[in-house]
Amino acid sequence: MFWAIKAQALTHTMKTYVIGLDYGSDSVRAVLIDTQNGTELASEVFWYPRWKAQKYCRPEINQFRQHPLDHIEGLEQTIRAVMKQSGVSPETVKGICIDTTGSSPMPIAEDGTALAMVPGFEENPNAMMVLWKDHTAVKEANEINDLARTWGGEDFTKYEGGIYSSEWFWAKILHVARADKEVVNATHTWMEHCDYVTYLLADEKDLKKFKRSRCAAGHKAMWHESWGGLPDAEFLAKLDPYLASLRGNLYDETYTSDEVAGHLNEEWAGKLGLTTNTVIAVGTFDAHAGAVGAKVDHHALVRVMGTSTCDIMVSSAEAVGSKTVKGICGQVDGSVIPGMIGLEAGQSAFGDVLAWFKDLLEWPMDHLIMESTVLSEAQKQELQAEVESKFIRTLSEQAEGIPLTESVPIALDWVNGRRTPDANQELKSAISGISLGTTAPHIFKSLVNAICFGAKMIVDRFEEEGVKIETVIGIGGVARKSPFIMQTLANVLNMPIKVAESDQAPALGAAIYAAVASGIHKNVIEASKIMGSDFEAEYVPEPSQVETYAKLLEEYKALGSFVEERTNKNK
Ligand SMILES: Nc1ncnc2c1ncn2[C@@H]1O[C@H](COP(=O)(O)OP(=O)(O)O)[C@@H](O)[C@H]1O
Ligand SMILES: O=C(CO)[C@@H](O)[C@@H](O)COP(=O)(O)O
Repeated sequence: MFWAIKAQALTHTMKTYVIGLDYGSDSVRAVLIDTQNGTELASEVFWYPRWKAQKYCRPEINQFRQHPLDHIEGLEQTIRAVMKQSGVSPETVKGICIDTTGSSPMPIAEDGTALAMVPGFEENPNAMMVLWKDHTAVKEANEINDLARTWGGEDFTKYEGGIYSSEWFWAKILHVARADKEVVNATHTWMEHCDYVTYLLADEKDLKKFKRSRCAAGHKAMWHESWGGLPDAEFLAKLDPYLASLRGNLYDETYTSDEVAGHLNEEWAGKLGLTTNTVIAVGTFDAHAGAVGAKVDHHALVRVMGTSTCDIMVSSAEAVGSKTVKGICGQVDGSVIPGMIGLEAGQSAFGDVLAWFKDLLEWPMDHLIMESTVLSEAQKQELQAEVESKFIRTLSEQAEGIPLTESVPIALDWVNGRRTPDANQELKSAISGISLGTTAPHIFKSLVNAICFGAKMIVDRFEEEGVKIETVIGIGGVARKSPFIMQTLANVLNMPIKVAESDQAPALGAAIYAAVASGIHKNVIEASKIMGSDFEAEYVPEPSQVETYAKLLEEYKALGSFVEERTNKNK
């Protein structure tokens, strides 16, 4: 009796942990979090080796594919590492939740194996995960849009901002289906990346019963309760009979990430050194998990600022009502917080705009200096490391020093098309106002202005559509690394911006979902208050700059209209 009571008391005080796994564009990170206060005990990052070598990618045609082996190796290495670093015992790890980029769908064989792991398909890019930023399906997205508006039935794009994007599920599948019959013949179903990794870990192996992500389905696959789930087979058949037949092998129901997808299966429990009692939560997208990690609340816009941006808001179902917000990436019941509508917008390139410019400027380094015979290999490596470490920092410092009164070119942020407002992935960037006096820091400043103006267009669209924004929260690499960009953004938006302290807000958000799915916290809002990230900085608008930026914004809009008109004319 005494022992029983003691054991019960011990379980009550026993510390419990959860793991959040965040699959970004280039790497995956795991965090191991204390469920009682959100403290991060350990974290580990794994860079995808095949992706780093750009295998299976063809940037010249916007083809970006990832091999699932990159993800599988990362899964094992990061989780094993956080277990080792933290030293916690396996039975105290109560839950795991996976977030990934999206829409990043991949073909799956009948036995649940990713097709790229099936003999004969290991080197075929069409059998791999089609990364969110792959824009090979522009033509197919246009077809979907045309059909949705003209077929006489429901407009299935209506909860996805009214425009279907080439970054999304059906357009990508349609593209691959037309490009590679061998792949579709060997494919049983398609899964979003967040569902695939969850499926890999969970003990539910029946593909039909497996719980798919509401977030992925609602934002990218036109799933909506009002029309009974995925778009009608009749609609899909008009695009391609393959899509209509595939529909039967996809899913009817979808689930929010506070729900249990299963328990950790024996195979992966063995690989990770965990027990089969660990709960696996339903998967989700990185940005939505990031919003939870940053304590998203009513009227707060959480901007995940990295390679691209995702702009996330939540609103009560009553406030949104039957209204559909035009030109965004969707409004989905429960995509962020169960029971509330999650709204998503974003820019297809944010940090990537600056990364493009950096790559451009590095051409002489890569092709002349690195191939020169004057320097030794060791000197070249040293030089390259020094340049790399100073590059963006020095450009930022010099660009920041250029007064706004000095003529700075006007640029567009559309190097990877425009995600929102009003998706158009065919748009390209342009820079105007270049003179002999224009230096690299001038162009860098114009690009920073451009990414901030792109953000302003999104904020304005939300407000025009009646979605009130009271606070802006920044998370992600750029938010934490670039005070210059954050100050420019505060000036352009004319709004204060808080930056979340956590380096890993999406992974932390995933851990929060895991804590709810495993029954440790009652709901996501409560868990987010207890475990979510605090803020480390706040940028406030500088009144002396706000008006000048407002004038420059008009020039950005004029250049944008000109480029868009020409793009549409040349279609
Ligand atoms: N100091 C910096 N200033 C501006 N941009 C930066 C800086 N450091 C990194 N970046 C940009 O941040 C992006 C990576 O963001 P990050 O959040 O780390 O990754 P991901 O988007 O893959 O999750 C890259 O596009 C890179 O160009
Ligand atoms: O579009 C979404 C989610 O809907 C993101 O996964 C996508 O922008 C990729 O995000 P990152 O730029 O890699 O942080």
